[in-house]
Amino acid sequence: MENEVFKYYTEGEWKVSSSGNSVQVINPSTRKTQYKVQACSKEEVNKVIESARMAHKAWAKTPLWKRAELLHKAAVILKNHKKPIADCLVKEIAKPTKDALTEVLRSADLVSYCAEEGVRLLGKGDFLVSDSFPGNDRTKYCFTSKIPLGVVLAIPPFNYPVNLAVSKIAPALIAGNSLVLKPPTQGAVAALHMVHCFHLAGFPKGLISCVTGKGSEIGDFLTTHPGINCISFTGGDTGIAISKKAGMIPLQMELGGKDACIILEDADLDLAASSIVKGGFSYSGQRCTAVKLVLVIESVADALVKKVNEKLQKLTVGPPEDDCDITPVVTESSSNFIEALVMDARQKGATFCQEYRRDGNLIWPLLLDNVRSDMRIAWEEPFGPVLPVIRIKSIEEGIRHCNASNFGLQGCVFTKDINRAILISDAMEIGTVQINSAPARGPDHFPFQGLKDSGIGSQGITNSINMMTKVKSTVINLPTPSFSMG
Ligand SMILES: NC(=O)C1=CN([C@@H]2O[C@H](COP(=O)(O)OP(=O)(O)OC[C@H]3O[C@@H](n4cnc5c(N)ncnc54)[C@H](OP(=O)(O)O)[C@@H]3O)[C@@H](O)[C@H]2O)C=CC1
Ligand SMILES: O=C(O)[C@H](O)COP(=O)(O)O
Repeated sequence: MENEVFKYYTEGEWKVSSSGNSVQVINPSTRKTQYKVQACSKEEVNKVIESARMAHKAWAKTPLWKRAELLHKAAVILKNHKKPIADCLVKEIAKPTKDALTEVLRSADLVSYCAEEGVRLLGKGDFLVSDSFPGNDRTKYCFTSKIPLGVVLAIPPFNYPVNLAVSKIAPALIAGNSLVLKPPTQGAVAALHMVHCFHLAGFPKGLISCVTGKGSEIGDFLTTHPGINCISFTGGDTGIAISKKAGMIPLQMELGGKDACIILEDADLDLAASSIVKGGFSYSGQRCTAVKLVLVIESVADALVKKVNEKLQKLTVGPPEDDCDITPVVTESSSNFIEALVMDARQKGATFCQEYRRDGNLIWPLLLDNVRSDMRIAWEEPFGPVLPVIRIKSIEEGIRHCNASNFGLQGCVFTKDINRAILISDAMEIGTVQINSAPARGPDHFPFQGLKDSGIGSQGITNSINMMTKVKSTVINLPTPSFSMG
C-alpha cells in the first residue's frame, strides 16, 4: 500500500502516468505521506481532452432518459461505497468520520436529484412567435432548446473533494457534456474512488476522466486548453487567476468568503450562539460558508460572547477518526497562515477568550473579541477554527464593514424583527443572506453564488445544469402570416 501510486482515469481505464512522477497526499493528522497519485503529463492531458471531445459527440445523442438512468445508477453505487470513500476523506483531509459519511451520502442524493431535475429542465424549451415584437407579422415561429457545451473541466477544492466534484460532474453529464476532473491533491484519492463509482455505473469510455497532479503544475495547461468548453471551479484566489487567463468560455467560479454574522439587540442569543459555533467551527472552520466574522451590537456583546465561549468549551479536539469536532487543518502552510493571523491580532490588542494552542496542524478553537478594522483577521479568511468578534455601535456600522470586504459570498442576521432583517438583507452586498441561521450552501438545489471576489455565476443543481448548456434557436419562416383561428 505504502508504495502504491493510485492510477488516473481515462478512456474507461486506470492508467499509470508515463511521467514516472507522483504527487504525495499528506495526512493532515500524522503529517506523513498517506497516499500517492500520478503526476499526469501535458501529453496525457491532451489525450484525455481529445477523448472527452469524442465521447461528448456520442453522449449528446444519447436520449436524456438514458443519461438520467446512468446517473441514478451511479448514485446507488456511490451510496454503497460510502464507507471506503469516507475513510479516504478522514485520512486525506482530516474530515471527522461522521461528516465524511454525510458528504458521500449528500453527493449521491445530489446526483439523483440532478438526474431528475435534468429530465424536466432539458425536456422542454421555449416557443415564440414574431408578432409580439413591434413591426413584425406572425411569420416566424422560434423554438429553443438547451444544447450541451462540449467538454466541461471541473476543479473542486480540498474541503469537499467528493461533493464539490459531483456538483459539477452530474449537471455536466445530464446536460450532454463530457467531463474532465482535476481533483484537489488533498482529497484526490477520495475523488478517484468516487470516479470509480461512475465507472462501475457503465458510462461510455472517455466521457468522464480524472487527471491527477499538482494544480500549480498542470492547472494552467488545463484551464487554458483550447479543447475545454467550460470551467467549473471552486477554491481560493486561484479562481481569480484562472478567470483572467481562460478564453471565451462560460465560467462558474465559487471562491472565498468572509461570511459575517450580524447580531441585533433583540436577537435570540442562544440561537445565535449555537449557530455561530456550528457555523464557525464545523470542520474546523474550513468551509467557504463558515461564519468568519461576528458583528455584534455592543449592548448584547458580553452576553453573546459568554454564550459562545461556553459552547466552545464543549467542543472536542483531536483526530478525525474519533469524530472530534475540531480536527487538524489541512496542511502545515494553512496552520502557519492561521497562526500569522492570530499573532497579528495579538500584537494589535485583540482579547483572547481562550489561550492560543497549536500542536502540529491541530489548532484549538479560539474566539477573538474586540477585534478592530486594522487587524488582518477582520478582513482575511483564516479557513481554520479561529473566529473574530467586532463590537458595533449600529447596524449601519456592521453593514458598512460587511460591504467593505472584497468578498461577497454569504452572511447572516439574527433578529426577531423580520422587517429589519429584510432591510439588512437587502443592504448586504453578498450572494445569500440567511435570517436567523448560519450561512450554508445546502440544500444542494438552492442557488449558491458569490458577489465580488467570491465568484462568477451561480451554482445549485438547476443553475449548474443551465450554466452547462447553451440556448439554441430554430426559426421557421412562413411565406404568409399564420393565425391560429384561420
Ligand atoms: N466558494 C466556495 O464554494 C469555496 C471556496 N473555497 C475557498 O478555497 C480556498 C481553500 O481551498 P483550496 O483547495 O486550498 O483552494 P485552491 O484555490 O488552492 O485550490 C482549489 C483547486 O484548484 C487547484 N489548483 C491549484 N492551482 C491551480 C491552477 N493554477 N490552475 C488550476 N487549478 C489549480 C487545486 O489543486 P491542488 O490541490 O493540486 O493544488 C485544487 O483542486 C479558501 O480560500 C476557500 O475560501 C473553498 C471551498 C468552497
Ligand atoms: O466549499 C464549501 O465550503 C462549501 O461549498 C460549503 O458547503 P456547506 O455550506 O454545505 O458546508
